[in-house]
Amino acid sequence: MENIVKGTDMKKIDSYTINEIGIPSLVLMERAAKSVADLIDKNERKQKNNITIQVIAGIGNNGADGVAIGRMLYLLGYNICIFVIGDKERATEEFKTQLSIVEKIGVPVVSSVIDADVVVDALFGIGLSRDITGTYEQLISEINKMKNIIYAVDIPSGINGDTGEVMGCAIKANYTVTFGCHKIGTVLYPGADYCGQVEVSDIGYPVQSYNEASEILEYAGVDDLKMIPKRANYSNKGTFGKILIVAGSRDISGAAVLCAKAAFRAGAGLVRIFTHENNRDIIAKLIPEAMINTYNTEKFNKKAFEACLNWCDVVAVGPGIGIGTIQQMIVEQVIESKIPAVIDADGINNIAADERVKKNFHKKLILTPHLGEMSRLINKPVKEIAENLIYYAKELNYRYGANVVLKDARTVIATDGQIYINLSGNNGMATAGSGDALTGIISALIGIGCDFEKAAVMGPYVHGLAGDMAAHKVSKTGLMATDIIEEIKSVITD
Ligand SMILES: NC(=O)C1=CN([C@@H]2O[C@H](COP(=O)(O)OP(=O)(O)OC[C@H]3O[C@@H](n4cnc5c(N)ncnc54)[C@H](OP(=O)(O)O)[C@@H]3O)[C@@H](O)[C@H]2O)[C@@H](O)CC1
Ligand SMILES: Nc1ncnc2c1ncn2[C@@H]1O[C@H](COP(=O)(O)OP(=O)(O)O)[C@@H](O)[C@H]1O
Ligand SMILES: [K+]
Repeated sequence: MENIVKGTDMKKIDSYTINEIGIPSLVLMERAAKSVADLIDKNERKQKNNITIQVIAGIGNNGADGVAIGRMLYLLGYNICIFVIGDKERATEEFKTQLSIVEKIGVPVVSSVIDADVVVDALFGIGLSRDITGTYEQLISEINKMKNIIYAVDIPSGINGDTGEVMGCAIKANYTVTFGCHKIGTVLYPGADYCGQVEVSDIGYPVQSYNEASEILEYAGVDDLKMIPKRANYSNKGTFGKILIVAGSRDISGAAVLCAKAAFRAGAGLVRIFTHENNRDIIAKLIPEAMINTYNTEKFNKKAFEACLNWCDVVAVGPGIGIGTIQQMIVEQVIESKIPAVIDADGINNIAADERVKKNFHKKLILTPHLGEMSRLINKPVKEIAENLIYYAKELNYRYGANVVLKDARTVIATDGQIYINLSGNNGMATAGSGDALTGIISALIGIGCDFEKAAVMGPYVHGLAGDMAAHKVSKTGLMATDIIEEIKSVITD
């Protein structure tokens, strides 16, 4: 797992590294600048002699980075100039040092913005402290209108490093090189959208420095796929989990099929679908690998359902089950059984307003609400939740003890007080049935022996990677839940 911190916490990490550890500020800055200059050089080298580059520098240390990047590119032979905006008298010591160096070297420092082919955005970094107005706002609007390639230094100017919100206006970058680790502002929307492609550059912050952060969030990367257990040779289908999927309702069968298929593709050994009796034939046709048990809305056989619960290792309950007293009873029974469970969609809706049931939530539950379901669950408006994903995921996890996978364009996971943000996936995944696939994946991961809390983190990661692979093949626009499911096998390999 890799770190994500608030921009303001990164400033504390910076200052601890400089003042307590003793790595000089200019040393960190040199490494920071070098990583940006290296990326620009890698991308632009071929047209080196035909392009102009302008660094737009503020007078803080983000601007100081920019001036250093300008110097490095100048020394590499690029046609570059630096535009400084702000009162140089009020500049940081590092800025003054960097400016004096470029003046001695003879790097052009100009007094206006030019229509350069490449712009280095070093106006504001994590020191942005208020909304952008006046001449800065005009400058950003002017730069955004140009058809150039923009490289943002640390974070696009105007994005709040603590939240990802736009502080009045912001630079729309093509690339962002962020230092040390991701900031919340570079991963959450809308900030993430302003970053373009993000590269995290290790500029040498020692691990101790991260203790200065008020909170460290994490995200999964390719290396973390190792957390998914490999299949043992000495095994049988029971070894890889018995998954009970409670899904579908009268004549609604798709959700159950998608969820079950995703579970199989993610490695589940045995899948039993518990659904409405009308769905039996169609589900048997669409997924013959699954066992099927059915219920009848007129007289629900609680004992038969109990037998299914006794059979399984993991339950996934909710996709397409609809709303009703029987469904509510089912969800309650799952919760009371204390069997590890994933509760999704109508599984959540059926009990969302019932405090008595929610009090029974426990640590072996993973709730996977999208914003609408979360809104019903915690009785807050969707907009309020969308703007405070981390806060509400954490709050729900803290209040009831259940693990939370709060699904959105960036899914936020809260398990045992730790927050994770999923960075895989794409907008093509905003398509019917995509969430059903996720539920299947998470339950299969639990079934095959992945650590329970980690399944809540790795599920969305695997789902997103499969979605990315599928989008590569069929495009984001054309992506269907089935395409995501088909790619799970390329993510979880032997
Ligand atoms: N050694 C180091 O420390 C390292 C630091 N690093 C780099 O430093 C960056 C952080 O530098 P920083 O702390 O100096 O803050 P920065 O982002 O330049 O902004 C502060 C300036 O902006 C101004 N300002 C703020 N908001 C404003 C607004 N709305 N409208 C107008 N002005 C506004 C503010 O003015 P003031 O509030 O004082 O009036 C001040 O002048 C970080 O992102 C990374 O790039 C790396 O090189 C690694 C090593
Ligand atoms: N813009 C997006 N970028 C990345 N992932 C997305 C985006 N929109 C939706 N998703 C993902 O797709 C899934 C949609 O789930 P859900 O809303 O429950 O769909 P459904 O109910 O149709 O199955 C979630 O995992 C969500 O994180
Ligand atoms: K910047």
